[in-house]
Amino acid sequence: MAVYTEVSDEDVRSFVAQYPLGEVVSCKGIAEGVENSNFLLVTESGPFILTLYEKRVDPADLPFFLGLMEHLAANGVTCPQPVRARDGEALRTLCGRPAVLVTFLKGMWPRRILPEHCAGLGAGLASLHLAGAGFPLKRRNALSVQGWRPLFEASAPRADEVKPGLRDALAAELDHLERSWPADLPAGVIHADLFPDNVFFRDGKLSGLIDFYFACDDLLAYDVAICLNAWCFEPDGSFNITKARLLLANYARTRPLSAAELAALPLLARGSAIRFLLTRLYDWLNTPAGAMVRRKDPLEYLHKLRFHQQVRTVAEYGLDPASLGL
Ligand SMILES: Nc1ncnc2c1ncn2[C@@H]1O[C@H](COP(=O)(O)OP(=O)(O)O)[C@@H](O)[C@H]1O
Ligand SMILES: N[C@@H](CCOP(=O)(O)O)C(=O)O
Repeated sequence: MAVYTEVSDEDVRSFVAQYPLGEVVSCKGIAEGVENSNFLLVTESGPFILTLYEKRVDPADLPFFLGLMEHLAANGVTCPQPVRARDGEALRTLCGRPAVLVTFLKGMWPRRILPEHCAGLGAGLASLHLAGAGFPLKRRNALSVQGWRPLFEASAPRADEVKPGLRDALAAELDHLERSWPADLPAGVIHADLFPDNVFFRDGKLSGLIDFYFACDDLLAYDVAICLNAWCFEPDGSFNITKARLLLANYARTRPLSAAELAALPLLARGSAIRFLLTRLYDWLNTPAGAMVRRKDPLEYLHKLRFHQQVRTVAEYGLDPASLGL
């Protein structure tokens, strides 16, 4: 359960009193997520999500995240909307943390990923990228290639406690990525954490996206690579080429991928693997003992990294560039 900050009933009541939402009916910590403290808050006006922003969220970035959710909704993406209190402000403080109420999105994230989820995801991701165009605020990706070495150095002395040899393997991969990371691919607003638990479906169709708290400006194809990693590997570690093909082909139908983006995908997938490996490794070694959170396995992403290190062309992701007219 991701609840780092405990909130008393009295704190919740006085927080909700700032909104025109009636009395609090219930408030429960949500047993999912790892980054922020989330509560399902029911008031006389209905259900909402109360989020208290924790360690990785810089309060200075909150106007970007909240503004982006409004911009995307205005451009056809179903996502939570910040709720404004009586003074017109959405961003507030609760128990010493920045806190926001957002609307509750109906739907369920897929516990077992089917090929049709990957098809819906591909189209949804491309629509998100198109809808992000024109958003006036900017946010650099603090967890892109320049951010990986400091993160590595923070865990390096203890990395081999998790797996012998991990420190050297990460150092070598970082050297490679820093030398080869592409700079001139199409860029725009990316979600940057579009894992299955952030994508809701109803009756098999994508119904909405949540958790925009890593969103930033970066290479659009990097977001595709993040999804390849998060959606197209089976629980036994094997890569599912059918899911990858559906993801890529349905993405490209809404936003065509250039030959340069396709050629860069194996490298971008390696970068995406090391990014999640490094944050998971840091959390593995540093999560406070009492925190109600289930840490995620860093080695899952070492396995994914090893897979992409062997990939030479996008054909190994199930896509024939000729099928896209390239
Ligand atoms: N707007 C929302 N509507 C419905 N459920 C939500 C909403 N926001 C979060 N949740 C629920 O809370 C869980 C954790 O939220 P998430 O934003 O992923 O947390 P974290 O910021 O810790 O990554 C989600 O998996 C989902 O079940
Ligand atoms: N998706 C990241 C961690 C953040 O996940 P969330 O569930 O809190 O959105 C990972 O898997 O490492």
